[in-house]
Amino acid sequence: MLPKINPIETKAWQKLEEMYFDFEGTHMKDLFAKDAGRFEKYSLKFEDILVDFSKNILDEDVKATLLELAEECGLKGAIESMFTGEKINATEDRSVLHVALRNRSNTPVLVDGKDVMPEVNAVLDQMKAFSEKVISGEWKGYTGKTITDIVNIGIGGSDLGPLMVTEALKPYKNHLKLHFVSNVDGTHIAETLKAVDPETTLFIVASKTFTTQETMTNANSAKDWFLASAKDISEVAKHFVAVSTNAEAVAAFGIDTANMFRFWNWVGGRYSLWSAIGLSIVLGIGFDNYVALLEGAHAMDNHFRESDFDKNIPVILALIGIWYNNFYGAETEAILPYDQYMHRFSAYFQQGNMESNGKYVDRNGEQVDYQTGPIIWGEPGTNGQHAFYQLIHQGTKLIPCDFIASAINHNQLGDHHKKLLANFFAQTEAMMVGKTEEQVTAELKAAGKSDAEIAALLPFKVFLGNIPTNSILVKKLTPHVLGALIAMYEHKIFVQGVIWNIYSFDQWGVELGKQLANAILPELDGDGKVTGHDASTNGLINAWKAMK
Ligand SMILES: O=P(O)(O)OC[C@H]1O[C@@H](O)[C@@H](O)[C@@H](O)[C@@H]1O
Repeated sequence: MLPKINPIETKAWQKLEEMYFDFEGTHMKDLFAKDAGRFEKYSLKFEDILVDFSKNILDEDVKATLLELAEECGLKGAIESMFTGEKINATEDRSVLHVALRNRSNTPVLVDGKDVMPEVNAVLDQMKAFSEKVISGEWKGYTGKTITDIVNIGIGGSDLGPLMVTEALKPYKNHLKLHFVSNVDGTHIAETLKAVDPETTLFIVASKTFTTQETMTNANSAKDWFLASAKDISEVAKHFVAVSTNAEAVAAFGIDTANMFRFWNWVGGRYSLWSAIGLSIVLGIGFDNYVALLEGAHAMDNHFRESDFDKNIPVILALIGIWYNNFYGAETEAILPYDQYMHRFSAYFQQGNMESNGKYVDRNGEQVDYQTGPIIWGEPGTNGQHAFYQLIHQGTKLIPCDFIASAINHNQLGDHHKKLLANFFAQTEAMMVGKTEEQVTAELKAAGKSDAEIAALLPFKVFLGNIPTNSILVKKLTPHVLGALIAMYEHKIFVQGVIWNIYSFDQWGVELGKQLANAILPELDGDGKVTGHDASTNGLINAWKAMK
């Protein structure tokens, strides 16, 4: 079980608070000036991934105390609890075993005394066999044509992971066209259906619970659209498959359970791309590439489980995040991939991080009196530079940033990649060093400005710098590397949740809105006035009735 230690009562936390007051005015430029070995000291290499965390406002003492915090909060035992299948998702009484889904070493992983690996492998075999039939064209639609388009219908964890991964691994794509429908807004499915043909389209209804309003509504609309052409309900089996933990609901929908790909309640939705929820990935890039993704994640799992904390990439990244979140008062973290293929990566980890660690109740059921999960956001570089970097460089908020780039681009086009990387390197440098009054003055003088002009412009052109960044440089964005990167961030989230003494694997916070929407839905029928809510909600519903 996870320990229930209030982090602010640890010795390390108290030391860190004192350190912060001593450290607050420290500029990274001075830390670099003092220590020529800073890059070597504060960077870690794992396979083809280099993580440079030297551009952070920390020194050996801060790092050592953060590591003490991890020890005092029982992190070592917590990691073992997860990997050995203990029910660490206590509010749902479930194990947390996305690591078993990518356990390529096949060592037994027990849940309630039973090894889950045979079932995991059986579903992988099923995914392999099915995907090979569809990719090769052996699987035929109801008029005998081969499948050309795959539509994944799912939302949240049943959408964001496959969408992010298939975008990130586009260079590995085969001929099948992938579409993702998530929003209950009819526009999403309607626009998708305009682009596909019922004779050659395969729908994957992806839902852990198979009760999610958005997914079931979209799936039913897709089925109606399909039957308008196919006419015969028995043809549904050739065009609809399901990924779920809920066999009964799948059968009730009309999908042959032979075409159902199972997963288990010990797989959290936002950690499910490694399960059968990854079926659209397998269809899009082939089984071998999917296995390479799993292998990359497994390699990172081993690194996380086995490495000492001071050499452990997810642990170090998590502790750095805590340093800013809890001591510097940073509220957000930006994830900035300098890789167009990774354009959904930050969106993916918005769910991964914010649904996991957006909790104000600790593992004792008490309200916390410290900050927990940060707000995650970001866009690919260099687009972000021309949009929101102004606020990072000269705004009033401290925004720690992760920069991610590949050494080798999949598209060797002129000098694009050198330009992209020049920006990647320049931004973390600019954020760290800033620009002093002296530098600005010298520049303006050289440009022929008068003293009066210089005085007027000077304050606006100064950059304070000292903005912390991690630079994550990978050799090439392969399936293996992507798997490792995703697992790295997953484990970072886990470490932070352990230290913040919260439960990272439930998501009760999404339920209230669902409940109220279900209550409001029937009230939208008819013209009668709605009176049962607060004045604003009544007013809005009634205004809508008058408008529609
Ligand atoms: O996969 P299903 O069950 O449709 O859930 C889809 C999503 O629903 C939301 O409410 C959250 O609970 C997410 O964690 C989940 O990924």
